[in-house]
Amino acid sequence: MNIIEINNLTTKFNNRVIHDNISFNIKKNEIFGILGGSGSGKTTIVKQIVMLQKIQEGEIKLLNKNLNNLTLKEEERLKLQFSYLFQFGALYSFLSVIENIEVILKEYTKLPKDLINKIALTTLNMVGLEPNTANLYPSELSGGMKKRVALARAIASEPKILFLDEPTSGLDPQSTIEFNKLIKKLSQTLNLTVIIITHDLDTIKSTLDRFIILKDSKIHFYGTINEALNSKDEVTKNFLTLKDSYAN
Ligand SMILES: Nc1ncnc2c1ncn2[C@@H]1O[C@H](COP(=O)(O)OP(=O)(O)OP(=O)(O)O)[C@@H](O)[C@H]1O
Repeated sequence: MNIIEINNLTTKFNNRVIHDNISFNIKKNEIFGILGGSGSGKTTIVKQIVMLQKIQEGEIKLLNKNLNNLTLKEEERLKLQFSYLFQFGALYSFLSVIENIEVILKEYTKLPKDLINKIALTTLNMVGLEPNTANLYPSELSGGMKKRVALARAIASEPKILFLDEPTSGLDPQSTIEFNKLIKKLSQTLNLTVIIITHDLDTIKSTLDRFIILKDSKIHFYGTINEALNSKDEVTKNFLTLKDSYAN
């Protein structure tokens, strides 16, 4: 079942074509990658799916709802179904770890305080952090721990879909591998559909079920890692080599 359908999407900024009539689908429960060189329009697509950026031409269906003609009520309801973690998605430096996770639940639910605290602690555990990290402040955390807290905050509200923009940027190779394993585990245990913008080779090879590569405003590749590995196309192959995963 498709959870997201992109049909004939065209996006232009100042007469520059960013997406030229592109179409692809994302299935329920898959981990789907959006790849492409810098400026190829990856973030713009995600912003259009999460309704932060207007769709100019074409259509996007999210959970079977056409985003072009939503009522306000439908839009509000849809927005509760997903979370996103944008690049450099910062934690509130003046809030502790647990308060950072609780903040969304306090804003969007009417749950009692102690239940919110319980959910936040459970989520902290799900992302592999010890209970004693709950009262630390972001400045006391490593880069990998900060990413885990941000992830905990994103999943605490039990979304159906999670969007991650370069989630492993800035992490060392070992932390990257661990973070990718965590995403895979969470997607399975929580029945999450995950959409990841990435250049990271470990993510591409070990985590994604399928991905697209955007190039020259079009979808240059659309498929699985095995299909990409067997491809004879140079651009696709370049994305899978260490030296040039940022290929344009
Ligand atoms: N609101 C906007 N107005 C004008 N131009 C924009 C706007 N948003 C994005 N762009 C331009 O569209 C192009 C695609 O941007 P986008 O952020 O989607 O690329 P990206 O593939 O995510 O790049 P990166 O990997 O560098 O983050 C860029 O040239 C950017 O400058």
